[in-house]
Amino acid sequence: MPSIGLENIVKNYGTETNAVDRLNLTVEDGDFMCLLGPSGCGKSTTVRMIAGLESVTAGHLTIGDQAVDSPERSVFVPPEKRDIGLVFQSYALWPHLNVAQNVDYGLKLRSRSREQRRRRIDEVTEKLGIGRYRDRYPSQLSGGQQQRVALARMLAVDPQLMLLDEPLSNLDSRLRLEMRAELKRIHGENQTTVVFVTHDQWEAMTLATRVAVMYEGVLQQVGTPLDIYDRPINRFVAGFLGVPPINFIDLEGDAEPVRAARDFLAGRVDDVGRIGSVAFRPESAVLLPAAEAASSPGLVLPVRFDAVMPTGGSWTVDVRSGGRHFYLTSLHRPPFTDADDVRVVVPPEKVHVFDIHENRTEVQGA
Ligand SMILES: Nc1ncnc2c1ncn2[C@@H]1O[C@H](COP(=O)(O)OP(=O)(O)OP(=O)(O)O)[C@@H](O)[C@H]1O
Repeated sequence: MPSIGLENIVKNYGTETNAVDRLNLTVEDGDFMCLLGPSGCGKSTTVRMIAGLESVTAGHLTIGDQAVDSPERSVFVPPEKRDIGLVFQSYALWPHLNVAQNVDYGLKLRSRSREQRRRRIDEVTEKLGIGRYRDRYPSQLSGGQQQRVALARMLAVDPQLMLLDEPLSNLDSRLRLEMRAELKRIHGENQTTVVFVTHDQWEAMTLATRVAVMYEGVLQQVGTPLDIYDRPINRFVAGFLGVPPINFIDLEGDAEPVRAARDFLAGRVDDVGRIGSVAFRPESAVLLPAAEAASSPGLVLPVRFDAVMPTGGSWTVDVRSGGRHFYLTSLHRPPFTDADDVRVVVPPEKVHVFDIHENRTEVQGA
């Protein structure tokens, strides 16, 4: 299966800022790479350049060992010559062909026999739960059904490289879950190289072998889902991943949480003045009675208990400190009330520290 090389890729649509700015990224053979980031960060542009639907403004793009787009070398391979399976959010089915004919389209182009084609259409339409709509036209299908036809059409030809731009966006949550499992299974079986665009961090975490987080056209971090979650390289990545989001304490002023953060940093960093914030994830913290927390080695934050919200199977706990809210998650309902003197305790290795430029900083004993 082919790998994809993006070397110093720039895309400019004629505006002041680049939609994609000096992107260096290698999608390895067999990777399930999720491009993740907020709306407008350049994910779709990146995947459209790989597909050849947009040309790069500068840089060098390769698929396998072939250069497919490189202005400097005057190379541009058109999309139909890149042997890529594509599914985009706007699924562009042929309106005059029914479901079976749409799925058959790519098979016909690849000159498979009538019998092979019939079998493959049956297989993929059944797998994607659209077998009973095979005679319907796209206009007679819901958005979610059309999206499944687009996926079936792509999967039918067993592409070596799949580019998927928010392919599950129109499905309800149950179908989305099933389709994710299906995509993951197909990837596992065929070791296809996949580039998958999503703004849904949960989707990226569950599907990807590696995640590339983008922000304002700039690649922030690439790594396995757990790398990115456990060791975010900067404040943006830390805040983008996680629900409820990570809790930040900015080292400004003298409120109670700021004092607690400074106490934690004392002896762990040489110059607290270069630290901008510390942070902890909602599931990394526990609530303890004040007396019990006193000897804890980590970040110890005096808080008032505010509210407990059931989330089905777990609890989200809202606590206050120095006029700020912090959120914790817990599998058990905490046995406290707002009259109790409690502390949030975060083990040292679970405390994230960011410098004044918002970059991750490693600290001693954390
Ligand atoms: N054809 C175009 N002409 C001009 N600007 C464009 C064009 N396509 C995208 N852009 C701009 O480029 C930037 C990146 O857009 P892109 O669609 O790649 O982002 P995205 O991360 O995929 O967003 P979304 O999740 O909303 O689809 C945005 O600022 C967008 O407005």
